Amino acid sequence: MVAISYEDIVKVPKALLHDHLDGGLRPATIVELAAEAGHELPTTDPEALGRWFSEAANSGSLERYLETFAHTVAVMQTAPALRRVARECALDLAADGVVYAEVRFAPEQHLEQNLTLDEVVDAVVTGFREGSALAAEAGTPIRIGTLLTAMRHAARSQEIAELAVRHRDTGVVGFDIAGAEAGFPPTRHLDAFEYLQRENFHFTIHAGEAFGLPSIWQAIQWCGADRLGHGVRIVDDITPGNPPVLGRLAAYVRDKRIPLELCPSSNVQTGAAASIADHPIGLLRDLRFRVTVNTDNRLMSGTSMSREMALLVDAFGYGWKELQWFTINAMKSAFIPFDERLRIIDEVIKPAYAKLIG
Ligand SMILES: O=c1[nH]cnc2c1ncn2[C@@H]1O[C@H](CO)[C@@H](O)[C@H]1O
Ligand SMILES: [Zn+2]
Repeated sequence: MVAISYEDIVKVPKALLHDHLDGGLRPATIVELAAEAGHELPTTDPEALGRWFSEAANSGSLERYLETFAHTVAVMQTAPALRRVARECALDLAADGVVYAEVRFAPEQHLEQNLTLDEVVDAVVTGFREGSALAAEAGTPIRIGTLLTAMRHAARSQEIAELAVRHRDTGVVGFDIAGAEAGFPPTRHLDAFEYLQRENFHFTIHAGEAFGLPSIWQAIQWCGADRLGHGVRIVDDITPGNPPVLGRLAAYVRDKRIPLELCPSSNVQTGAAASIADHPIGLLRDLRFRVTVNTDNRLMSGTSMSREMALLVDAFGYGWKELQWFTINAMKSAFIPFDERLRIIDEVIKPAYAKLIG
């Protein structure tokens, strides 16, 4: 079998469900926006700044990893800055061969210069629209859906859930909670999740990253999450062996085909996995959980969708078949309407991989 190269992976269509807008800025853009905003950075050399982010985020702790976001959030406080960051995000993902992406961010973190929550969302959605139009002109079409995140340590989830529903017909396709996991269980935000269910809206929950099974159990059985952000700690409910034995929660997650938004490099940086080769994605794929591959924060991990896939190819020997499986899993789990998901699978993803798989 011919080895799959990174350049080949860039060319195939990919789908991305878990990517943070404030975790994916271009270092050069941060430098420019920080100069305008009067925000002090660790360094103003873009290359050194990129290195600073990945080194600072490489801490083995989610809490310390999250501290690095102070520098990205600080430069995303005006409508033009938000719009630019979103536009560049769309272009960068499209250039990497991503044909469908759900990108998330927390509107409540972008109010320091007196924007309203609705203005923040409008600016980001406009940026995605502009970036997608430019990408289509460049011959790399991409569809982007926005997810609105509420910060789990804060108390604005109901407000953010209502904001998401208000913008559901203009680009927002779902809701999420993020931030430090330990000490902030998803049930703190139960009102928001129950509201979203009554609105027939979609949501994912960061769970099972820095904290284990109780967080996953609450996210699914109390809050009704459609998907799990990370969810990697579901392996704690699987007893190794031949065959491995699934506990009741792991069995439920697999039986119900609950999508796992796995983020290999991010997990290595926050200490959720020892290395890519040791990442539970290998086991979870073998057991045929609904596994998807994601970037989480491209800046903090110095990564891209193609790079995450290339790392998995190296560590687990995956071929085009597996990469297509991850991609279709993601597309099946997307928050856009069923007929639109199907169209991307049938007209974009399958024909491209068919040429490679034969
Ligand atoms: O992997 C993660 N786990 C938990 N929270 C995260 C992760 N990545 C980013 N954020 C948090 O989500 C906010 C909105 O995008 C970011 O500002 C960061 O605080
Ligand atoms: Zn995340």
